[in-house]
Amino acid sequence: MWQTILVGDSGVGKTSLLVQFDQGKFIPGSFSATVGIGFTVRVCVWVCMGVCACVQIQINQIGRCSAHSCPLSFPLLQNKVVTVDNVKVKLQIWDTAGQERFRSVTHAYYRDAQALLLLYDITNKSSFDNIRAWLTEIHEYAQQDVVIMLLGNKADMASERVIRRDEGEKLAREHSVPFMETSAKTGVNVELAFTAVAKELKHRAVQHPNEPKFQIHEYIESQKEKSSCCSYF
Ligand SMILES: Nc1nc2c(ncn2[C@@H]2O[C@H](COP(=O)(O)OP(=O)(O)OP(=O)(O)O)[C@@H](O)[C@H]2O)c(=O)[nH]1
Repeated sequence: MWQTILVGDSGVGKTSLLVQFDQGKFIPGSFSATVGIGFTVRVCVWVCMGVCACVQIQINQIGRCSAHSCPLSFPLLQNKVVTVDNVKVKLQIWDTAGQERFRSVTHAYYRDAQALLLLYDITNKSSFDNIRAWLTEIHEYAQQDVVIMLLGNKADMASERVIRRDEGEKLAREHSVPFMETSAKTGVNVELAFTAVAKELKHRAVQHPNEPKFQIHEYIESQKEKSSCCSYF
């Protein structure tokens, strides 16, 4: 079982990405800010036959409220099996809180992680600017050989894009990490992000002597979907 953690600023789409990978669908609207790892607090108020308020504290659940039901829940900690070269690779995926005030809680989990998916939002410059700070933190708290993948999420939002794809590529090159743009909404590259991580982890664990070393950058380049509409302003 390999631990994979989703990290990045609040609102970049970590939970949405996990839901897309797990359920193959996009559920619009903000999930509750995940409080640390392992539990979620949600306070929501909506108007539905009058004013209805809901306060929710859940353990190992991502809670969100909809107009029809409260809560509609998804697992926060997701176990997924990815088949890589006929080998089943188990990923235990943790969704973390992006908010600064919960950072100390997530640090504790870095050291047990084999892989980190680091997200920014292509429509949000500060989430991109903060990637360097996230990487500093990762290098401080995570294992030295942790697999890191940089993801520019919300690639479907072409008209609101403020970070060009080549800026993401450049940042990734500077830090020698693989990169791709994803969309939790359309599903573009979501499965690939997790599969590439699973492949890298599997190859590190089971390296046959005559087998060439797995090149994650090359694999991603050959597999990723680039929507020409969204590359530049
Ligand atoms: N258009 C579009 N919207 C997205 C995408 N991913 C997430 N969103 C929206 O962005 C908002 C934030 O998404 P979340 O998944 O809650 O973000 P998060 O990173 O888990 O946020 P925290 O739990 O606060 O750390 C929601 O309104 C989502 O519907 C995407 O790929 N495309």
